[in-house]
Amino acid sequence: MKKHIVLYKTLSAPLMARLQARAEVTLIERLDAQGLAQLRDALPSAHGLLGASLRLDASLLDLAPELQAVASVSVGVDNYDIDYLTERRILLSNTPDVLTETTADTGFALILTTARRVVELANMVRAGQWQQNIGPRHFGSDVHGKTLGIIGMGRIGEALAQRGHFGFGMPVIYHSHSPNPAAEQRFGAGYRSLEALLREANFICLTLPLTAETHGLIGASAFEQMRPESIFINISRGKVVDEAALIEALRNGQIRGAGLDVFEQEPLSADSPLLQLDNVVATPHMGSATHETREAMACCAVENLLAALAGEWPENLVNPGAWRG
Ligand SMILES: NC(=O)C1=CN([C@@H]2O[C@H](COP(=O)(O)OP(=O)(O)OC[C@H]3O[C@@H](n4cnc5c(N)ncnc54)[C@H](OP(=O)(O)O)[C@@H]3O)[C@@H](O)[C@H]2O)C=CC1
Ligand SMILES: O=CC(=O)O
Repeated sequence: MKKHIVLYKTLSAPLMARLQARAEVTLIERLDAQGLAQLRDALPSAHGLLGASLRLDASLLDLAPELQAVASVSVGVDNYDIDYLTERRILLSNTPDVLTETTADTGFALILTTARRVVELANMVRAGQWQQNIGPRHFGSDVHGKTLGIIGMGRIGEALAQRGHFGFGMPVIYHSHSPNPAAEQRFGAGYRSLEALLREANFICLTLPLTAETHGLIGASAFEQMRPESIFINISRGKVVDEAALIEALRNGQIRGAGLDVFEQEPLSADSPLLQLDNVVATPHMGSATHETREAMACCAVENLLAALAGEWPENLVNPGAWRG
């Protein structure tokens, strides 16, 4: 009997065909109220799930007694109750590596855009307010040669360090769970305590996962330690930061600006105070959002899911404790 896969993400035709050759597939196109109701209806017979941006906790998982595998189309797995999945022996997989370079590109785009005030000045031109040569009031800050501080020296952190070191001649400092000798050798990166990094870096970039340990890691006391000319970049998860403290730090000049791809609540509300601030560049959680990378992520997730449902160890297994082998 064919397995039943429930998708809550639309796939390209070739990937859809690959799944349909192996399984019965239910597609839920949108996770609106109607889509969630369809999902609830489909879960009782689901063996596999594939998608992203849905909080999958016990309340939904309990509707799926046959579930064997969940393939997330993301590297971050903060949306999943991993302990419960493991207890139920449901294999969770993710999509690391294929999105690393693109996400680092987004991080660097935010560094450049925020430091050089690109959005603010482009909006000024568009509004017909460029009537004479700009002066110091509109100047930004240099990026090249400034100190790049990376919090979370994993895959994306390293790709950001590569851009800063080789492309922009930036001294790189980092904080992570433990020193990363490869990054130290390749980029001359220097390990720092979190506090030392906050005090020293010109650009402070978050590239760590959201976990119980990192939830609210960057709050009022962290912003107090940053230099007034520093620029804060978040491409990890919004909840790693106390957003109210960030807004306060931006308003009172404790830091110069922020480039943010992720927020406490997503989508970001149009009336967020962040959007009132000229020194904020806000993007819609687009770190990995290119045609090529999103297709590579979907392909990776499909292969993970098919392997798991075939009783094989998926390449990107997140919870090895769930393996029955
Ligand atoms: N904006 C976007 O669209 C995207 C956002 N992301 C986010 O980026 C995150 C990182 O991805 P990726 O680089 O692939 O992940 P990695 O696991 O390769 O890197 C994360 C790094 O952070 C370190 N780390 C974790 N917790 C702490 C902590 N409490 N203190 C210090 N260091 C810590 C890890 O150390 P150790 O391994 O020792 O635990 C690791 O070196 C994802 O989890 C996701 O949330 C990813 C892709 C796109
Ligand atoms: O935020 C995106 C991810 O892949 O994680």
